[in-house]
Amino acid sequence: MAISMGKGSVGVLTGVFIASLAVVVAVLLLRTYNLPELKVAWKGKGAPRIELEEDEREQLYEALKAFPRLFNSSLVEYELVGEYSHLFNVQGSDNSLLPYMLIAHLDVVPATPEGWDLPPFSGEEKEGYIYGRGSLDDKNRVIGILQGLEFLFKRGYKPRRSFYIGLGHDEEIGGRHGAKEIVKTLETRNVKLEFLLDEGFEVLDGVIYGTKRPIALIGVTEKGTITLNLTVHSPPGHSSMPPRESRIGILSAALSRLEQNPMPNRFGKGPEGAMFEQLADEFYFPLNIMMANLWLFGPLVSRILQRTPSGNAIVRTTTALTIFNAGIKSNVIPQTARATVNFRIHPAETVNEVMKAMNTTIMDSRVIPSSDVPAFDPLPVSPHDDDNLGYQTLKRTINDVFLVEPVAPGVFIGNTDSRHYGNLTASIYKFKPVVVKSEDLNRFHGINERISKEVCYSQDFNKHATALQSRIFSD
Ligand SMILES: CCCCCCCC/C=C\CCCCCCCC(=O)N[C@@H](CCCCN)C(=O)O
Ligand SMILES: [Zn+2]
Ligand SMILES: [Zn+2]
Repeated sequence: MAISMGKGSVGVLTGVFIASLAVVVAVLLLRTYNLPELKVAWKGKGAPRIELEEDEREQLYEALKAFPRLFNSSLVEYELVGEYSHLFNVQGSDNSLLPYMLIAHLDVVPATPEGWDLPPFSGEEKEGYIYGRGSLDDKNRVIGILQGLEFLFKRGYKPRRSFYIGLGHDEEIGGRHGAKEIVKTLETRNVKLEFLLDEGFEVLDGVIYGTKRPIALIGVTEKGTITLNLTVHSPPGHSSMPPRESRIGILSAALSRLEQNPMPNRFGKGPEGAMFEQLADEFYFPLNIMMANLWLFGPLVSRILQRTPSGNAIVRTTTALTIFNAGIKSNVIPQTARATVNFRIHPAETVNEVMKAMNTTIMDSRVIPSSDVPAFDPLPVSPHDDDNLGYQTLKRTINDVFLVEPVAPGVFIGNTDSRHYGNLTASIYKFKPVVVKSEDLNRFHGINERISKEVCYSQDFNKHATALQSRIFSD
């Protein structure tokens, strides 16, 4: 394989993965932030470049103190971007190599305590799991990257290839002030990247129906998205004299048509077909035969996949009705009914095609579509051939750290900050270093989001990880 990455790239990814799984450390760090400690005089090279309020400065210094070697290293340049996002440049010894970049996000979606076994912002532990909003999405990766580097610097790490780290603060609302500003900053410096690593798929243990053992997927593209508001207006009135069709009725009928007429199953028209073919041997009989012969069994496989929400997300553009509002009083006919529909676009379709199909399905001029967030097409597919540096580095690191052999390229079903980085690199890879089981899928943005403290699913992992650390970090 014609890959020359030096020990550095594998080393830092491995460090990041191992540290990402070291949740105990994460919790200790979180607790450290909360201590009402004295202000420290920051003398590091990476002192923030923007003016901060006194309390913000103190909070930042607390965080910086948790990673003293990282922030004091002469190899690291650190700056705040877009007020709350963080950009690091770690200088390598060989300037002829294009830098790569690791990104993650600090923000989380909201959570109220109802239904949680432990409060969502407590970081408390139960039966070997740390509970908390962000523990899977995406604070594990933030802490993993920072702690991984701290760990490497402690061992005198000097990378050959330079790299950047970008920690955004508003990914969950589109990344306009975080990732986008980081990209602008890098563009003004004419930075181009060898590859980018962002959140994405995980090691999937029993998640894909019919598989014999855990499988890791690396996202090599990401579905597109449209978020539409659908509104029906007309003058309000007394409920004793209702119109033949109410705004609620009209809108509900339109929404029901959307739900009853999903976008077509496009299985095999995007990179997902190749993913299943590549994984064919990982399935039990007779699925293995079917996956290896999608030219014949493709239609049947696609029907099996669409039975589960996650499989359905792989085979088509999905239609999710997410918000519905109408009415203020039981005897007032409402003036407005309004709903929000979120489409996630399959790689074989575009924003325009989905909009056209949506209008045809609704077919009612009283339902007015509008949008207040930008729509975007699916991301281009990143190269993932045998001699691609980014993909193969990541694949080998997953093999080594998770002891998971099957690693395949996939279409990531969520949206992320990755989409802002398209001008810096064509090689965008999406992987989150955790193991998830089927029952964990609802924890993303759901209740009882948690991460395993054990960090492994076999005893051998610890031995292997320890051996790997001493091999990689001692030289
Ligand atoms: C046979 C198929 C197997 C598929 C297995 C799927 C496993 C996927 C595991 C987890 C996916 C959860 C989705 C996580 C998305 C994370 C990123 C995220 O939350 N992004 C937001 C961004 C919102 C931006 C503002 N509009 C999102 O996508 O909503
Ligand atoms: Zn996320
Ligand atoms: Zn998220």
